[in-house]
Amino acid sequence: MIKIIIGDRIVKSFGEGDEKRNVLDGVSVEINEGEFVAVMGPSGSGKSTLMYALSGTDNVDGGKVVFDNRDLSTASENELSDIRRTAMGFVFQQPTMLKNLNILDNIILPSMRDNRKNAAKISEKARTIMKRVGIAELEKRDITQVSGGQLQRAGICRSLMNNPRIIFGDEPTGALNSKTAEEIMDIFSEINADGTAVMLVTHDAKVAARTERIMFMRDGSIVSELKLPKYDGADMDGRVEKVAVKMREIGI
Ligand SMILES: Nc1ncnc2c1ncn2[C@@H]1O[C@H](COP(=O)(O)OP(=O)(O)OP(=O)(O)O)[C@@H](O)[C@H]1O
Repeated sequence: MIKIIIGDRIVKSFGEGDEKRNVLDGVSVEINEGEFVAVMGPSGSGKSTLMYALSGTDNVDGGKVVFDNRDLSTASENELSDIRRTAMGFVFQQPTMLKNLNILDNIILPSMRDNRKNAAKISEKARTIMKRVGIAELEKRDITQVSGGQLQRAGICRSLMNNPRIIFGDEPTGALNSKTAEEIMDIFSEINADGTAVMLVTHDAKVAARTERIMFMRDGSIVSELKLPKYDGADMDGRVEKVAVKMREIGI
């Protein structure tokens, strides 16, 4: 199995002097190409910090992160931003979009920064992705004229523009009702089925139960892991129950 990310004894601390605290306390984690994983844990356990360390968004204070055979711990700021732009996609709880641009323009904006000459091609690609994600008809809408779920779909479209090897989602369904969250998870499942690795940070057992490996964090360490078969639409209740049992076991 090809490992797309290797995090080796990652240490990340915040604070100074007596206040200094390891938020990641020597975390080792590997993510395989095309894998679908989730990170769960109590609030403040270090889930988002781990995601930002693994994606090279934040530097680490100890250990190292290797992405696609490149040691991110020794990469320059420019190299890191190149890697994030070309090989990674990011989806957040609330997509950050510009109010003065319509949905299509928001989706293509990051790609246009690199490649203004290919505007027509980029728009065409965005339209194909929007169709796939179910928001083809919304391209001219203002970002205030769409629902939360539609806006999140647009955020996912934006994250797919550069054919990323992995998508990182930090509570991507956290602001959505359960039906819309399910629809968004359908989209992540489809993206993953096409071969893109997906790593989600979530508090929601139903979201985690869609993935094939769940890492449970506590106090800056991964304390447990649950493996599930790839989701094929069957036995969602059984999967959620397995996640819930683990959550109770570690006291989330
Ligand atoms: N930039 C920062 N400066 C200082 N402390 C920070 C910073 N970022 C995170 N922390 C602290 O690190 C700890 C872990 O934060 P992190 O956001 O990774 O937790 P989390 O598990 O994702 O929590 P939540 O589920 O609430 O989002 C928290 O105690 C947080 O206050």
